[in-house]
Amino acid sequence: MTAARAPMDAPVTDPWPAPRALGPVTAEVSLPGSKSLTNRALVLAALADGPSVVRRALRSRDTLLMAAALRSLGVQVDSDGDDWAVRPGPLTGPADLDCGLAGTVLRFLAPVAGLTDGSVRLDGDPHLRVRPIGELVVALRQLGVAIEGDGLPLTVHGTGAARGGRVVIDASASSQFVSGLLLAAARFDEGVDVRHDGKPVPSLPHVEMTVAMLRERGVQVDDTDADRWVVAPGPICALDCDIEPDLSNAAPFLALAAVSGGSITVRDWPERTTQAGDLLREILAAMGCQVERDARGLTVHGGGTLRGVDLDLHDAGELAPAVAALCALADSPSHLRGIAHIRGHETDRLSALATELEGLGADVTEREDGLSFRPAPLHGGIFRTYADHRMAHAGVIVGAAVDGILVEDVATTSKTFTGFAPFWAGLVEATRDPAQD
Ligand SMILES: O=C(O)C1=C[C@@H](OP(=O)(O)O)[C@@H](O)[C@H](O)C1
Ligand SMILES: C=C(OP(=O)(O)O)C(=O)O
Repeated sequence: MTAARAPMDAPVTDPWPAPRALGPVTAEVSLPGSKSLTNRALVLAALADGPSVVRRALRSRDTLLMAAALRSLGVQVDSDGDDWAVRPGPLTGPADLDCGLAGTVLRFLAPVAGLTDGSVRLDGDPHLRVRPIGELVVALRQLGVAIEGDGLPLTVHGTGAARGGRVVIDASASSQFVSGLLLAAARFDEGVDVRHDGKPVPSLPHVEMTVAMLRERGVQVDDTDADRWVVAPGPICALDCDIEPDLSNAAPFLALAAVSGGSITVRDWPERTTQAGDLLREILAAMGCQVERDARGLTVHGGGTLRGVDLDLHDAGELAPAVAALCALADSPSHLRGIAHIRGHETDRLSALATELEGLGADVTEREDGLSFRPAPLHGGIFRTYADHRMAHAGVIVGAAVDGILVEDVATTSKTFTGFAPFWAGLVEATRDPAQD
């Protein structure tokens, strides 16, 4: 894994003056669809027994890359507007797939590539090449898929079918290894019986999301035993579906209510969901916010001061950057633990968060599997983002509370949210008194 630390004098790309909230921000927002649900729905639609529509799909870099990759494999994806029509066809190679920096695109499509009739090359951004993939490659080989390379770029040599069967994998680096195997499993000749052996699988709600979406499409999945998932071979039924708003991307918006003492409502917050972002309700309540859900959605009222928290985020590591920003602003100590695996996310997030928050004055200690904070006054400065959308979210949260924060490359948020910066600025700047400008 490459270190996240950049030399302090390295040039900063496009520093963005993060808008400061000059009063309580009160707003109701509709957020784009979930990346995790959209990319699963697209893969399952591509492998299904007929055409289907993915409604309210997320249109952002990760999902556009998924759609483009599926098209390269012979699937028709018509992604005009929010409702994406998917018409499966025979999966064909050769193809060259750009996975960007998207874990879901790489780890969901490597197994799919094993079902094609040709050579499929997978590669992506420079940092994708250092994100974990080796265990999935070994597992796919055990399932009868021929793969050249142990890391990116990889070439999968498809023969039109894959055997499947039993496999043991260490999925402690990423739950996406399991999700990727399960999504394609029903189309393997023998299905797939996958057992995890290693430290606990992180982000388990995401595996539950995969299992739930497979069952909705008529696939038989047995997950009775811990760390084992058995998918029977058979068709994946085509299903039109609606994508929920992205609850992980709700984190910066709800955090804005917390840091400004305002009230933010995220519309259409689902009553029941497999999205890990739903944990934000508990986290923000523990930090002192008032949280309520009603017919409009989820509303967070900031209480003025923020309490520190002691949290195991193993199930929801993608929330760590936004939560870490709040911990840096809290008036008592915090410990975030159980998140060693986020060193393998878009960047080494533990190192990047420790470095960047410390650079703004935070009293933060980087631990092997987390971060600890003690209250300290923050000041303005540069917040580097390392091409990581959620680092940018952390930077703008601090920027809403502290004068003079410059967030590097805020455009990196387009991974999962197109137009994030103007949307954010519109909300935060609504608190400004124009007479004072
Ligand atoms: O399957 C998914 O959609 C995801 C699983 C998680 O990955 P890890 O298990 O690698 O943390 C999560 O962090 C990521 O944002 C999305
Ligand atoms: C870890 C994340 O992304 P990916 O799907 O690329 O793994 C994330 O969005 O926080």
